[in-house]
Formats: sequence, C-alpha cells, structure tokens
Amino acid sequence: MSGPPLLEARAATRQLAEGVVLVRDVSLAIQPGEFIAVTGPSGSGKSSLLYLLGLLDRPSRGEVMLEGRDTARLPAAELAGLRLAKLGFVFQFHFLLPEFTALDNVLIPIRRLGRLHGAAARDRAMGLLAAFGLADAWQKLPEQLSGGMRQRCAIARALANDPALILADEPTGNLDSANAAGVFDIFERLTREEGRSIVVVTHDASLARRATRQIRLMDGVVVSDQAQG
Ligand SMILES: Nc1ncnc2c1ncn2[C@@H]1O[C@H](COP(=O)(O)OP(=O)(O)OP(=O)(O)O)[C@@H](O)[C@H]1O
Repeated sequence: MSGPPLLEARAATRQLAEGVVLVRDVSLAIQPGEFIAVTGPSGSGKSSLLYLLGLLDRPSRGEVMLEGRDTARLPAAELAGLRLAKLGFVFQFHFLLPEFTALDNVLIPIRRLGRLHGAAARDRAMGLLAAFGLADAWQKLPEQLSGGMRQRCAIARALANDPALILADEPTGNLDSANAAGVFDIFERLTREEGRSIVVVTHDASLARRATRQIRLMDGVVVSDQAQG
C-alpha cells in the first residue's frame, strides 16, 4: 500500500481579515518526484499558494498535510523544525546573507538543523557548491558572484538539509534566459534523478512547459491542474 502524499492541500482557503481571499478552496496532492509549475496572471495568488504549501503561512480554512500530518496541529517549534528538514526555498531575490561566504551561506541551515557537524557538514556544503559549479567560489561573498552564480548558491542552500520538496517563487525572475534555463536544468535533475519534488512559480510560459505538471491559478482559484509531457 502506498503512503500519503508528500504534501497535500485540502480545500485550503487563505483569507485576510478584511475579507480579501488570496487562495480559495485549493485541493492538490504532491507526490515524490513531481515537477510542478504554478502559473497565472499577476495577483492570481501564486505566491500566497506557495507560502501555504511551504508552511510559511496557514490556511484560514481547510488543511495542509505534510506526509499525512495536519500541520495546523503541530506546535510552532515542531513546524519550524519540519520546514528546516523537509522543505527548501528559493526566491526571486537570492536572500543570501551578504556578510557570509558562499560556503557559510550553505553551512548555516546545516548547522541549524544540527544533524551534521564539523567536517561532515562542511563536506556536504562543499559538495553542493561543487554540484552547481561553485567549487572555486566557496570563499566569495554574494556580491562577488554573478547573478546566475548567486541563484545557484541559493539553490545549494535550499538543498542543504536534503529536502524532499523545494518551493521556488519566480527563481528565474532576475536571470537572463541562459541562466534561467540552467536553473530549470537543475530542477529537472533534482526531480528526475534524485526524486525530489519541486513547486515553482513562474511567469515564463516556455519554462513552465518543462515541468511535468502545470497548475494554473486565476483569482485565487485553481482553474487547471494538468500533467504535461
Ligand atoms: N497582505 C496582503 N494584504 C492585502 N492584499 C494582499 C496581501 N498579500 C497579497 N495580497 C493580494 O492578494 C493577491 C494575490 O497575491 P499573490 O502575491 O499571491 O499573487 P501572485 O500571483 O503571486 O502575483 P505576482 O505574479 O504579481 O507575484 C494580489 O491581489 C495581492 O495584491
């Protein structure tokens, strides 16, 4: 018998106090290895949905389940621990810590989780940097990296704790087309070869077509959710 989905939203609605609905009645399940693009016009609720799925925000109604557990029932500290261990985030702006080297930026979440220490933690971080073409840049500060390198460093950081699911909000929004395609090459590899799941918000229709499933939002509602070849 197969287990529960990795992540599941059940009739999740996110409403602001003033009655503004950001996301309405969204139900979807994410399985391991899925590469999901979330598309839709500006203001349609893509980021809001990603925050719900990333457990950065809570639904006003409905549930978000991680590996079959209702996340609303988890104490805040446990939720933060699960996010750190199971989820990785990539945003449009890299949000690397400017005063830390590329290596330290990847090491910080590893140390925070506390499963790996000393040389093992460092080896993991260096391995991730090397996998994304940053082996020689480990001592550099974010400002000394190119835009593409910074985003690859942010992806390395997102993978620091070996997450099952990566959530990316317009990760190519600041990149030229070659670097943008490079980020999607990485996402393809992470899903196909490593079995991770990725949910990526993108405005770019040609990049969205590279995902294995596309979810389209309009006014906070899922208007289509389709597998694509
Ligand atoms: N805290 C808030 N207060 C008021 N309105 C908000 C708030 N957060 C989001 N919104 C509104 O909710 C709607 C959905 O926003 P969201 O950022 O999720 O959309 P999006 O599809 O990601 O947009 P974009 O493509 O422009 O980034 C928008 O109309 C936005 O202006």
